[in-house]
Amino acid sequence: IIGITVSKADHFAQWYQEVVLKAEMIEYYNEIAGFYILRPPAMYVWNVIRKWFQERIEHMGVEETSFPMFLSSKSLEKEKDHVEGFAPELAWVTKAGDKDLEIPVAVRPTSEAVMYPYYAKWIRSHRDLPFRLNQWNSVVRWEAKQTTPFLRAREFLWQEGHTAHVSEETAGKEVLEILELYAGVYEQLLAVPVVRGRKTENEKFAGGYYTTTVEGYIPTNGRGIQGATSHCLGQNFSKMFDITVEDPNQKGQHMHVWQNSWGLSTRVIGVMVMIHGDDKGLVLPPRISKVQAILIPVGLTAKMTAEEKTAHIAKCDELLAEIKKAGVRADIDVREGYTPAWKFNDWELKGVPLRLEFGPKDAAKDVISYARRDTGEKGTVPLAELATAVPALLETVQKAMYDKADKAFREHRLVIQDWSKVVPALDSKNVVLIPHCLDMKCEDRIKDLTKSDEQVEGPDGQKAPSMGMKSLCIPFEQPAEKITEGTKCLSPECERNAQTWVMFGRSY
Ligand SMILES: O=C1CCCN[C@@H]1CCCn1cnc2ccccc2c1=O
Repeated sequence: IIGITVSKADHFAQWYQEVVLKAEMIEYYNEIAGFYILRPPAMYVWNVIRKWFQERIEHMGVEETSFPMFLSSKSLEKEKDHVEGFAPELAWVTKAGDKDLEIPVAVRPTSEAVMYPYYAKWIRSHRDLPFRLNQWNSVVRWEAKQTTPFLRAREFLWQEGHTAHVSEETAGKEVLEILELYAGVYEQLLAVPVVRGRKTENEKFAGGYYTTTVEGYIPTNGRGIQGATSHCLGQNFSKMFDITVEDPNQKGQHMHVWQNSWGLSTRVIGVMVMIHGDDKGLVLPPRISKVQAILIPVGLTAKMTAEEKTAHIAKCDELLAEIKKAGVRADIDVREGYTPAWKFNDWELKGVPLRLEFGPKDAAKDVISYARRDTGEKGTVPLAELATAVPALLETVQKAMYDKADKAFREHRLVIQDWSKVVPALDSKNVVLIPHCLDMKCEDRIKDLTKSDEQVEGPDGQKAPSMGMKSLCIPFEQPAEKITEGTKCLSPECERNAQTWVMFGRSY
């Protein structure tokens, strides 16, 4: 069989690899570990996302730029304190041809150090603010951990926005505007619900002031996954790179600008595959699917004469044209030598949201038959209603996919006020909301206290003890149960008062 050979529930890691390969989204770059080729079905999704996001940040006044992909150790020096944690991931170029480079250069893992020396040069007056640039590029991080397509690669495509502002308030407003766009990419395009929140001190970008995030949930293993981050950098980088303007409130004084940086990567595609895929393969939300509806002529039996067949196919072409005219990205599969059943499997593997079948029986009743990829539900549409019914069906599929994922996330986001319930909740594929003191060491201990010897499959497909839970975010939308003066941090070893509800979970 050409299909997926393992079940999603039993062999999630292998299932995922088979799906992205057999749906022709990915090819492994066998020359070097950790690199992947993005094939047209994947690039189509990325380009829909890119158009949607680009149009909206342009509307906000963000301009596009393109900086060099290499950075010098000198400029890396400026942000050395927080880079040290990332240093092992830096890829270096040390030679050109057979000559050693005087000064090795690093491949950008992110572009703060590349861009900010020029921000210092270009930003002179508060009239230059807000200063906003975004670039679409790829970055390299030489991961030591197990890599996997889309979710953790040594090179990935993303966008990185870098902005400068006159105040904490205007910077903070933009951080949240961008975060809401990230949530929109997930919820409106990928049919994936996300929780919006702020990262704890442990999990935030160490070089920044605070990090906001959209967090996803993978029902198959109950893990949380970071979807995208929008950071306020405060004045940390403007002090490192000396980016100042004269202070509009204090003549003759200079002030360091307030900065943000925000990024969304092709990881979003992996999240979408993991949440929506099934044992037949990919299941694509219609809004990001290159082919939204595939028309397959059926019933072309040997009994039919050549003329009848030709006439039937011509009728199919007419129907296809009408569906396309209604704005649907539709195609027809008239490949010779393949049975309808074979074709059904092939398009299901590729995740096409809607299959349309048209045979002599349908023609006799002036209907077209359909099958939804998400639920398998079958039905018919009167030919007279084709132009309205097919687009409506696709919107129904998009909403149903979102609602199903949203229900799963809501049902597996448990508010817990009794520590003994935490590990059982994690072992039942939940993420948890617990009252927490926000102390960094307390958070570290919680990770140790929640490791369980329950053997589960890791990202590499091997069985491993369940990892402990990490904080995912401090949700902006807090549970109804109030944290009062007397509420203690839930950790059994902590005496502190709880500050807020924090979402914790085993995670990617
Ligand atoms: O997330 C984003 C969004 C886009 C712009 N950059 C920020 C922060 C990146 C944090 N980061 C992440 N990996 C790194 C790896 C090596 C060196 C430095 C870094 C590093 O600074």
